[in-house]
Amino acid sequence: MVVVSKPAIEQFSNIRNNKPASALFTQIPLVDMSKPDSKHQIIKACEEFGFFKVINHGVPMEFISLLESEATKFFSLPLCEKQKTGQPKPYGYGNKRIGTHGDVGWVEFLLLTTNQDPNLHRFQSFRLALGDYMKSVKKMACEILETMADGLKIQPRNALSKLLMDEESDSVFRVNHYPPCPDVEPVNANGNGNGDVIGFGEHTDPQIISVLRSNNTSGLQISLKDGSWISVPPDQNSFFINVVTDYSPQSPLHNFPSFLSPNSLAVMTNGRFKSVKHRVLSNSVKPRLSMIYFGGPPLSEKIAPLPSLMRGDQQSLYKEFTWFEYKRCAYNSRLADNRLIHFEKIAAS
Ligand SMILES: O=C(O)CCC(=O)C(=O)O
Ligand SMILES: [Fe+2]
Repeated sequence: MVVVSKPAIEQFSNIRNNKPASALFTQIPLVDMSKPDSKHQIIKACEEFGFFKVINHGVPMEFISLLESEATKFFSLPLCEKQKTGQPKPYGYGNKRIGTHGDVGWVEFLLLTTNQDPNLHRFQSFRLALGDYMKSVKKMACEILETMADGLKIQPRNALSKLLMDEESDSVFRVNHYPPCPDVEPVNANGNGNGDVIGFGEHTDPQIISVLRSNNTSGLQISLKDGSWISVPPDQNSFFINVVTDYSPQSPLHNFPSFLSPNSLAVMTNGRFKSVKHRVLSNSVKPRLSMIYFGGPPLSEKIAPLPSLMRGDQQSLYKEFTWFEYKRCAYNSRLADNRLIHFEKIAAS
């Protein structure tokens, strides 16, 4: 449980002035992995949002329910037990503080590497449930990346998924628990209410692909291109995928020989594509539990604009860097920071 006294709640950001949702918004794109045209559904979803919901995903419900119940059991333990998984530096148990640069949220979490994690040796049943779940979710993530490669005509079709399958893949798993937050009163039409409390502040995910599953409690929001925020209706039977946004039908991504993270994609397209900003608002009544697999490339993978995407005498906006260098920089920044700024040539000069 997140333990905070009533006055201390004031240290959490409250959101009062939400830009109203875009009038154009209808619903989160849906991809049915059992349909032959799923590749078109994925490409369309990427063109629109870089964020979509997946059904018929092939991950057994028993793996999902078991991991959810193990995670719930873990978070209901006394604080000192949870802290035995180690401090989040970056892997381990964290409470309210996200990162080391002042971000706080109404959340507690467990951050793990997807390789054997020594931190969980005291929690054997949790660890076993995690193993089954992760194997199945990774398989689905690879299938999505391969289907996406088909849709984008990327050859070979495992050009993206092989980065996740690599033994050195730097993939991460995160379980977030947002206890009900007392005193949340969203601002109503008369301007009353103290505003929503931030569970997890706005940010973009750095890895290649994020695969999120949550219980049936709302809270997740994504930012549209016009800067407005929309709420993602929860669905405990489906997965939500965050890949990359802003593909255009004539996008040079159709010629991508390889693929890196959403943020790195901004580099590879020389600033043309960005990843989806999202955040979580806390709920006053129900706890939210989310489990996210972040598929990442090996640490030594180089991230640089692709020569095939440079037009004429266009210069690269970025210096070349490795995934390791980017991650080091990400851990030294705040959630909402532009983590690429250190690699921009203009910022560096
Ligand atoms: O808890 C959620 O629903 C999303 C959390 C998130 O965006 C993250 O852990 O990167
Ligand atoms: Fe995220």
